Amino acid sequence: MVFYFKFSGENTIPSIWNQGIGILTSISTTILKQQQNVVERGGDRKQLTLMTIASGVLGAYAVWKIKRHFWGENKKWSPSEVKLVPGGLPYFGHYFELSSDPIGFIKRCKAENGPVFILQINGKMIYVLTGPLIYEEMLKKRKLYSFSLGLESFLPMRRALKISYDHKYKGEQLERRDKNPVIYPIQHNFKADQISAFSERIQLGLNKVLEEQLKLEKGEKIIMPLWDILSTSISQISCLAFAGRNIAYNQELVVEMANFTRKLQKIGMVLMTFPDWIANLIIKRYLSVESQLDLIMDLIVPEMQKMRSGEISDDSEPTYISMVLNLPKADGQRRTPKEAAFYFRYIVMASIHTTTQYTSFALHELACRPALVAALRTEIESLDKKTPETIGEIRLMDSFLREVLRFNSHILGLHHKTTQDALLPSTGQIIPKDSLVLAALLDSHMNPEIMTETTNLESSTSPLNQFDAYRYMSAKQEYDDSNNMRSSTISHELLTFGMFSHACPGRYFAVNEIKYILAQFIIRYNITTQTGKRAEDFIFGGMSRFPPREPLVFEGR
Ligand code: HEM
Repeated sequence: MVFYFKFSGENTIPSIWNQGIGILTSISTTILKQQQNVVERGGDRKQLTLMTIASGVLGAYAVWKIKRHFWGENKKWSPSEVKLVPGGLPYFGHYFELSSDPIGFIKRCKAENGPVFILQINGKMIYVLTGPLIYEEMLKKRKLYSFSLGLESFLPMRRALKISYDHKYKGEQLERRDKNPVIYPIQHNFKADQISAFSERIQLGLNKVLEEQLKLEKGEKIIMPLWDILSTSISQISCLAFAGRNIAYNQELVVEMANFTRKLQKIGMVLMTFPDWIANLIIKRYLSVESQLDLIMDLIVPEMQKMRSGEISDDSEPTYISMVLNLPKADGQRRTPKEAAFYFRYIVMASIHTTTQYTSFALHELACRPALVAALRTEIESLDKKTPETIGEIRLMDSFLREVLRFNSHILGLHHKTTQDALLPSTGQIIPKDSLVLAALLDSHMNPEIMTETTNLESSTSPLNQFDAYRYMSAKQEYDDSNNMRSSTISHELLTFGMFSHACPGRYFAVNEIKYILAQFIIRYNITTQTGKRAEDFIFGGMSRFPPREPLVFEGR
């Protein structure tokens, strides 16, 4: 038996690690075989003892070699550490540099520090991953990088809930083997070919809000911000699709659910800006979400009780609340209506704000492009029936929406937190446990070296740093073709919905809904900016990008 190993200075960490592990594995396998031999065939016990001792010595030597290589003489971690970008102000750190020129600043950081670096923003140390590290490490290795923990640091849902509601109800404690009551129902009931089940409710919800709140005569003009009307429309649609017609027309629910996520977002901003003790005081006093949660429970629990008792038939219409109520726990038990109803808050949070955000970006892109609006209008008006299904198939609409999702992505997004020390094999660096890790999304979406399939498209003629609604016109469109580039297709060339098994399961619903809303706005109104130019986005913390707050001009058609 010969153990051959060699440590060279050029070895990467994983290869050295793998060698080490390989040696230890061979040692233990050999000992086990010998032991089996002794037990089964009465082999030589002396030889086994000698071999165990020799192997122990060799094993210890291998471990010592590995340790020495990684930690060096001074017992310090010797693989290169991720660099903190130099400069920055006390406390604010790189906030101002990042906010004033996000694309240029990230490019400079990359050129000077490599594909991963640390930024300091408002007192937080943030590891920034760029290019392939985003999907090959962060999005693929979910055991090392937790989205829920990362998001909690920026949009502290759990903390906000705790402060607001723990004194009333804490919700169920999930077991490890439980199917996730937020993700599972969406993953299994909101697939591309299941979306038509919600089509009628998307139309009903939007048309109701626009008829009631934005009915304009031909030529009548009004100047107003987009957010409120959009978030109310999307909240109405979400309440219909997720909670069902019996309770979705409750106006208080629609308004409060539209506000719920906004409030949570404000809480996130307060927690990012102030020390914890001041933030806690502000949240408790001014931003508590207690009344919203009360409303959810007051309306949804009795509805679920009726479902459970059979008073409302299970198959009357598919809703998220019926799905979660019928999802058994790992031990086969059913959730109580109270336990199940409490999950509704998460679905509201996952769906309303994100969808409002991208619909708003899309309308701001349209408001300064009259020729594009005219082209889309011609397509929409030529349809016999204007439903989410038919509108969803307009190629220009899909190309436009994919471009909106690419071009308007966050500067730094997909907030994750490391659950243990995370090794980056390609750079030999390590990100320590409990670090905040963000993806340089916008940089990736504008990098020709990453966006090769996009730039190779015949229709992709403009540089990636320009908005081009026609960019994806020549892309394959079929749902069953994994190489397609539809607005709902996830890939490393469109990271807005994440990637791999944890990618957004609501994306088919979201793009269908957004396209239908855009089509209705295009048919009903002429929408322009007051200056004729694309209004400025609102950048928070130098990282998150929100649609412009500038009011738009709506003219009835
Ligand atoms: C334009 C709108 C939307 C955007 C940009 C968006 C984006 C995202 C992103 C980036 C993630 C995290 C992916 C990851 O962990 O890597 C996510 C997760 C999720 N989204 Fe969406 N989303 C949108 C709309 C929706 C809608 C409408 C629903 C519900 C129908 C939804 C339900 C969810 C759920 C349940 C998760 C958790 C998935 C998991 O952890 O496995 N989203 N979404």
